[in-house]
Amino acid sequence: MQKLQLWERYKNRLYHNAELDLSVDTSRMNFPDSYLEEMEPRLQKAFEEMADLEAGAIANPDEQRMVGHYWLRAPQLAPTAELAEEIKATLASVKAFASSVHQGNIAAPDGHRFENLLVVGIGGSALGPQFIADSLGSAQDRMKVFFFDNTDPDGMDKVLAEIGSGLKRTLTVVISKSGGTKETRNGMLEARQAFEQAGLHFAAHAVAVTGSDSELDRTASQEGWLGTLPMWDWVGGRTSVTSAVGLLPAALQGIDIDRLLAGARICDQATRSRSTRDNPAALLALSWFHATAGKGERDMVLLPYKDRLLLFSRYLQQLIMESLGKELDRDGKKVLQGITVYGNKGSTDQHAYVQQLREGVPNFFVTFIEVLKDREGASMLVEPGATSGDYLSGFFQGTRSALYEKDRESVTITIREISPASIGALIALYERAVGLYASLINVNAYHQPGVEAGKKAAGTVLKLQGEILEMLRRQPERDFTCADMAMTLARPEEVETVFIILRHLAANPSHGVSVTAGEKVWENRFSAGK
Ligand SMILES: O=P(O)(O)OC[C@H]1O[C@](O)(CO)[C@@H](O)[C@@H]1O
Repeated sequence: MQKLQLWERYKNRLYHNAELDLSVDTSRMNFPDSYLEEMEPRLQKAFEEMADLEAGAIANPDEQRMVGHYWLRAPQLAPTAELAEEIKATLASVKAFASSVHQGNIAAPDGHRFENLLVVGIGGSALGPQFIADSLGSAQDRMKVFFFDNTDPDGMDKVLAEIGSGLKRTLTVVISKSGGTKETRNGMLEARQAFEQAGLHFAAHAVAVTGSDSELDRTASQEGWLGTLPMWDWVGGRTSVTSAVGLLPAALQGIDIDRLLAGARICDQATRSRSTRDNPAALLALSWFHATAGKGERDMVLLPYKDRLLLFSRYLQQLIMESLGKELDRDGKKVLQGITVYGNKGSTDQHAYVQQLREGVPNFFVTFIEVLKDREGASMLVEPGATSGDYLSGFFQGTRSALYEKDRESVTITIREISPASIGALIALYERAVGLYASLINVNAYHQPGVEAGKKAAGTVLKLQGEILEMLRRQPERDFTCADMAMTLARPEEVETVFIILRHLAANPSHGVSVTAGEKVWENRFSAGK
């Protein structure tokens, strides 16, 4: 298509929301103009389902749950007055807690204000808080934020080393909706040990965000932590960023959570429109459907031209892939659905994988995110008539057209600036797009049956490890190959798992397992004797 024709298509298709200062450009998606009309009946059904969901229908039938993340920024829409009150009360508690911490009314045991924040969580209980902390953080933050988002001991050591002696002025927020996630439990235990080793009483530094009567909830109340904020079963982990999960760390960091919620709320209003062309989430969902043939046939590459949006693709990976990546549709038919999401940031990626995007396998579509405001204040000229920010804009435009020339499609989202309101709006935009798209492809976006299998298998591995250690300790004079061990435990079929466990045990001093090299690595001999 010629440039002037594209310009006409741009004007014809551009969605712009003046209140949010947000645009969605689908002109570089090559669907015909008739496409929107063709999809209209399906989309109207998706709007209908979304309205039912917002009214409190059991939108997650497998878990018999309502799906209420939209109420978090508009409590008056919650289906009962009690829920509305709980949402408002929790928001008030978040603000009161953060303000007491900032004012020093809730202080470190040495009487000094808390200066650092250690957030312990994983998945939806970390990705949202991390995205907000990174996109909106600044040198003026009220607290410096750190994360334990894994059960990697070295990762935790690295964070603790950064905190250093600041641990005595560190507040720990442990976040887990279920309250039983092992990675988070381990992070909490490791944090507690670090505090104890520094002569500090963990409970005086800890607050929880979790479901009522969960394991974490009980621990927090038995040990007398500083407080607990609720998580509800009608908020999914990956859509929990506007609950206490995201709001408490953000408020503690000093981010204006009212503006974050307002941005999300205004975007929610816009994405409730049943006029497809006026609904930016519907336009995104339709673009995804077109690009992937409604079957995930192409990957979504997210290219924000802004360092502060670096973690957005990581956040969206969970939101989109955990929501849409489903084996069965809502009728129980095998569909193997999903959309693969990856990305980083422009123009950095220009010097990494954009080569393949332009010339290699055409199995993707791009979502560009353009941010108009370069920085606070004026910029120096890096050459006559151009700033660094002008270059960033130039590279965005250059990549968009270079890809389009080669029939690589893209959507562009433009926001004026990075602010709590625009981050709230982006989050709400994608939450709604995922919900609408899930309706279009008939999958339940709000459950995640697939993650249970890996968790169960990990439990089995840890149980087998226990048996191996017991056997090694019972016969300290003996050394075992993995085959010996599997036979001795009467689990010959588990020999590979036994080998992997033994190799890992011997690589670490905690369990006192040593190794003697065999001819082949799988013939190594392991022993608990010295
Ligand atoms: O908040 P929780 O219950 O610790 O769960 C963390 C994450 O684990 C998952 O259940 C996946 O295992 C995510 O959906 C969730 O965000």
